[in-house]
Amino acid sequence: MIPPGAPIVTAAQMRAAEEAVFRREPQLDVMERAGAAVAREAARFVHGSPILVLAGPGNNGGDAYVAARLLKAAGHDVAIAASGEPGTPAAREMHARWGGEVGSLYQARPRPVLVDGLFGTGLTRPLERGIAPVFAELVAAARFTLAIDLPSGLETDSGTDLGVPRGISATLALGALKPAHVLGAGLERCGHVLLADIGIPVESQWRTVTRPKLVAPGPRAHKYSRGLVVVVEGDMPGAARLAAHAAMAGGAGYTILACASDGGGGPDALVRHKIANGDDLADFLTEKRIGAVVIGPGLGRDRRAEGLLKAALGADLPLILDGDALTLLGKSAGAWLQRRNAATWLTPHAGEFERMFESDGDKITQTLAAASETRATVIHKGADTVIATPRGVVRVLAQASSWLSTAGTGDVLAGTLAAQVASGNKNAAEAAVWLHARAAALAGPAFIADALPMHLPQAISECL
Ligand SMILES: NC(=O)C1=CN([C@@H]2O[C@H](COP(=O)(O)OP(=O)(O)OC[C@H]3O[C@@H](n4cnc5c(N)ncnc54)[C@H](O)[C@@H]3O)[C@@H](O)[C@H]2O)[C@@H](O)CC1
Ligand SMILES: Nc1ncnc2c1ncn2[C@@H]1O[C@H](COP(=O)(O)OP(=O)(O)O)[C@@H](O)[C@H]1O
Ligand SMILES: [K+]
Repeated sequence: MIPPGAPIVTAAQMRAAEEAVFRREPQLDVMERAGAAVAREAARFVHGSPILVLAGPGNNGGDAYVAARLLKAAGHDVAIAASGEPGTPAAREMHARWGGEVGSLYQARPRPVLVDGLFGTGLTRPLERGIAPVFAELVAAARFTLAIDLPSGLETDSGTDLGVPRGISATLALGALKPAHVLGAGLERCGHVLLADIGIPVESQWRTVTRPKLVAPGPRAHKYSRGLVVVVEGDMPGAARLAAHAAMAGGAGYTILACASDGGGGPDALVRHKIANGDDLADFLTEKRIGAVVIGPGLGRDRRAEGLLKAALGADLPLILDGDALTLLGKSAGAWLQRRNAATWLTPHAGEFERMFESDGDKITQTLAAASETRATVIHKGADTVIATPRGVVRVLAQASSWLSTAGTGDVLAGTLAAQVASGNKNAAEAAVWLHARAAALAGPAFIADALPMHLPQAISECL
C-alpha cells in the first residue's frame, strides 16, 4: 500500500522544509513527534513481544532513541543497539534522554520486533560491509520490522539499492514520501508504506497518483460531446484494436479506427474509416470534432508508418504517441514535438524511453527532462509509472498489479488515455493511469490484455 495523493519530496527539499520549521520550533520537539509516531506505529504490531531498536549515527538514530524511550515507558520490553556513537546534537540529546543501556549493533541478538533507525535521508553511500549482513540477519530473524522514514540502505532520491535488505514489513515515512518509497528497489523493499504527519508543512508538485473525480455525461450529452477518438491502425491491427476497445470502454462517445482495409474484428460499435496512406490520414484529421488521436500501437516502422506518423504529428489535434511511433521518433522527438501547438502525450516503456532520451539520473528527473524537451506530458511506464508535465508536475503510480506485465496492456493504457483526453479531462494522464491500474486490480491474476478494457466501466463507476 502506498498512500494516494501524498506529496513526494527529495532529501534536500525535506531538509529545507525541516529547517524552515526549526526557525520557529526547537528541533528536539519535532524529533519527539517523529519518534512518537514511530512508537505509535510499532506498538500496533508488538503483541507483547520483545523489541530491538537499531540506532544509527544521525537524526534517523535520534528518532530511534525517542521511539525506544516511549515504547519502554508504555511497558514494552525494549533493547537498543547502535552502529556507533550519536553524531548530531539532536541525536546526542535523545540518546541522553533514553538514559539506558545501548548495545552494539554487531553483537545484537535478534528480537521478534525490529525498528530500523540506522539511516534515513542522510544515507550517502552504500552500507558499509560490516553493517549490511548484520542488519539483514536481524531483519530476517524478526517477525515484524518497521523502518523509520526509509529502510536503511536505500538511496532517498532514486530508490537505488545501497545494501537494503529484503523483508522489511512496513516503512513509516516522516512528513512526506521520498522518491525511494515509490521508485526502483524501494518498491519491493519498503513493505507497507505509511505516512506520519510530524508538523512539517511540505509543498510539492510531486505526488502519488490518486483516484480521479469523473463526471457522468450530462443530460444533453451526445456522442461527440463525450469525445471522439481516432486510433490509427498499422502492421499489427490487434494492438490498435486493443487501444480502440479501451477508448470505448474508457468512456469515449465515438471511436474510429483509421485502417488500411475494411476487414478485421473488434466490437460492432467500433467505426472503421479506410485510409491508404499519410495523405489520406492528414485529410481525415482535419475533422475538428476529433478530440484525441492515438498512433503507435502496432504501427510498424516502415515507410507507410512514417507517413502516417507525420500526418498525425502535423494535425492540430491532441495526440497520444505510443509504441512504434515513439521508436520512429527516437532522439528527434524533441525537434518534432516542439513544433506542435496541440497537446501531446508520450507513453514510453523503459526501452522506448531509452531510445528517445539521453538523460540520466533517477526516474523522476529523467521523466521531467523528457517532458521539458518535448513539451509533452510523458507517462514513463513500468512497475513504477512516472507521469511528468512540462510544467514540472509529477505523479507516480507504484504497486500496480504485476499481472500488467503482459503484451498489449500498454495499448490499453493508450486507449484509456485517449478517452480521458477526448472527454476534456484536464488531468487525463493521471486519470488514465489510475483507471488502467484499477482495471488490472479488478481483472485479478493472469488476465490477458483483451480482458482489461472490460473492467474499465467498473473502475470509472468508482470515480463518479
Ligand atoms: N532534522 C531533524 O531534526 C529531523 C530529522 N528526521 C530524521 O532524520 C533523518 C535524517 O537524518 P540525518 O540527515 O542526520 O541522516 P541519517 O540519520 O539518515 O544518516 C546520516 C549519518 O549516517 C552517516 N552515513 C551515511 N551513509 C552511511 C553509510 N553508508 N555507512 C555508514 N554511515 C553512513 C553519515 O555520515 C551521518 O552520520 C530522517 O530520515 C529522519 O528520520 C526526523 O526526526 C524529523 C526531524
Ligand atoms: N511489473 C509490473 N507492475 C506493474 N505494472 C506493470 C508491470 N509491468 C508492466 N506494467 C504496466 O503494464 C503496461 C505495459 O505496457 P507496455 O510495456 O507498453 O506493453 P505493450 O507494448 O505490450 O502494450 C504499462 O502500463 C506498465 O506500466
Ligand atoms: K531507517
